[in-house]
Amino acid sequence: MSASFSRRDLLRTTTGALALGSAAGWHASAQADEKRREKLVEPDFKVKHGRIRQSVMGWCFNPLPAVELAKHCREIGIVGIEGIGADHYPAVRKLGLKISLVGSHGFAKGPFNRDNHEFCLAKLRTGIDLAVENECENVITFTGMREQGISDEQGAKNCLDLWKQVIGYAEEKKVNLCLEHLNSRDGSHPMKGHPGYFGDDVDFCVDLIKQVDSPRMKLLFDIYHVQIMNGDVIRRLRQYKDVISHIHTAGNPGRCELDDKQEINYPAVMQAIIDIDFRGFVAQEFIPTWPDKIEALRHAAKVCDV
Ligand SMILES: O=C(O)C(=O)CO
Repeated sequence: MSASFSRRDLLRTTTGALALGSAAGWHASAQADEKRREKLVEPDFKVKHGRIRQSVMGWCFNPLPAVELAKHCREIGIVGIEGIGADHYPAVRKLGLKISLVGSHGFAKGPFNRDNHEFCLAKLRTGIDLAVENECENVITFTGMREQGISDEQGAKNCLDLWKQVIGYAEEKKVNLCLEHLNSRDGSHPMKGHPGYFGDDVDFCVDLIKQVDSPRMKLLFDIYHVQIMNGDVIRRLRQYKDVISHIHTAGNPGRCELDDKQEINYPAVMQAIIDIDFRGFVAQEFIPTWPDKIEALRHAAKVCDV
């Protein structure tokens, strides 16, 4: 047997063994994950306490049609839905769900740049009208991204100018504008984080909200984003209770299920939300990784039903 032949032979054998080994490793970890999930889920769970008014963010469950998602929500006891096309509002409302939040201009093209003001204003006004029509109290707004050539000071002023232009209309219609704080740290996935987002410090967002000086200018407290950027979630919930009008969830890291692989103690956070007498919606906004996305939603509903 030549030396080169035996080397090739050895290489083939080793590669084969490694491939087999890693396939076996993957299989073992998939099995372990399945066992973990089996322990976590309660297949027939339905919301019992309802002290947290739970909602769900539709985009996380794409491509599941909104009405299908709404039917699962109704069955689980989740009472609100958001992040779905407005054309689905009548059908999901007919199923008994509330629209918990109406969209507007999105996080990328925001008031940080004055060139976006006309666009944002139109989207916010349309959002407010849609909210009134659908008995929803909240319309989302964002700061938008930092941009070269616009200082933070100027960007903050631009945001305030835009919100001050529209807040009178929100007051008249009795709708809240909720500013969402987002994390700018996770750049691994377009929806796990938003590098470059201006409003990435929740304390600063609250400062902006206070400068608008209206009872209708509020904060969307996204527990996942706050955990990443500022932390100290329960203390901040208490500190900002008067300006919070909507809440989002997700496990960190990874914007995943609210399971035992992530770091936020959701039952304690939910208890804190009850303790501050928060009456709005807490929407599940995690990106499911479990094979059965509805099982993941049911599990999250259980974790939050304290
Ligand atoms: O990333 C989020 O939480 C958003 O809502 C962006 O739309």
